[in-house]
Amino acid sequence: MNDSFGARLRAMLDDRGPLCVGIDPSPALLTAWGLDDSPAGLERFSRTVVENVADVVAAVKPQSAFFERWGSRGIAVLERTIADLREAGTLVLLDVKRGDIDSTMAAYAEAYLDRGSPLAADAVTLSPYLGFGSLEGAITSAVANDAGVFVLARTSNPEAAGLQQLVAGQVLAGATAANAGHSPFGPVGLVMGATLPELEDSLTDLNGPILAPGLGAQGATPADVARLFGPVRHAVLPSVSRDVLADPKRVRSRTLFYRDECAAHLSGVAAPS
Ligand SMILES: O=c1ccn([C@@H]2O[C@H](COP(=O)(O)O)[C@@H](O)[C@H]2O)c(=O)[nH]1
Repeated sequence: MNDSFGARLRAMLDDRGPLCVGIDPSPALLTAWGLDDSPAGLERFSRTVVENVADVVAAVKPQSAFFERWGSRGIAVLERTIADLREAGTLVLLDVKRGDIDSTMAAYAEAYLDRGSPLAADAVTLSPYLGFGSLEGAITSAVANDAGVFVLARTSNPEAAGLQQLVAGQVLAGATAANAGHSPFGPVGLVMGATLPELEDSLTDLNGPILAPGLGAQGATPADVARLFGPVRHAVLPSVSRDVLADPKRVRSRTLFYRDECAAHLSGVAAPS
C-alpha cells in the first residue's frame, strides 16, 4: 500500500522544512529572464526552477493559468514539468482552483488526481463556490489515488475578504469532517493566505495541512506566517512565487533563504519580529 498524501507531506515537511515554491511563468518573469514569451520560454523557465528547487523544498506549485495561456502547447509543457518534478522527488501541488457540479468535478478529478493522467499531481487546489458537497467526489478520488486537495478558504488577496468571510466557516467544517480519523493529516487541506491580518476561526481541529500563499511579493514574511497560524504552525506550508523567481541566478539562494526563515519561525527558534 502507498503512503497517503498526508503522510508524504508530513515526511517532506519534517525532512526538508516548510516551503512550497511556485512555478509562475508570467510574461513579466519570462521577459526578466531574457526568455521568449512562448512555449519554449515556458519550458526553459520551468526546467530552471525544477533544477534549482526540486531537491530542497517540500513541494512545488505550478500555476496552471500561465501554462494554459499557450493552449495545448502550454499544457504539454505543464505535463513535462509535472513529470520532471515527480522524477526529482518533490511533491507537486497543481494550482488550478477548479470547482463545479459533481459530474463535472468527476472529470476534473480524472484529469488532475487519477494516477494514470499525464496531469496527475500530488494535490490540487479546488474552489468551494458550488458548495463544499460538490467537492465530495474529488475528495474520494484523492483518497483513492493517495492524493490530496487544498480547498480555498481565505485567500491571500484583500478583495476576497467580504465574500469569503461569509462561507469560510462552512469550508472549515467540511474539511474537518472529511479529515476525521486520518493520520498524520487528512486529504483535505485549506488555502489560507499568509497575508491575512488574523484568523477568524480556530484551525486546531482541522487535522489537515494549510497552504499559505502570499510570502514576498504580496507582502507576508515568515514571521507573519508564524504569528498568524500560532497553534497550527506545524501544519502550515507557506508558498512563494515571484520573490524567488525574480532572477534566474538567485532562484536557489532565495528558496533556501525562505525555507530556512520559515523553518526557524515556524519552529519557534527565530525571534519574532
Ligand atoms: O490565496 C491564494 C491562492 C493562490 N495564490 C497563487 O499563489 C501564487 C502567489 O504568487 P506570488 O508571486 O508569491 O504572489 C500565484 O500563483 C497565485 O495565483 C495566491 O496568491 N493566493
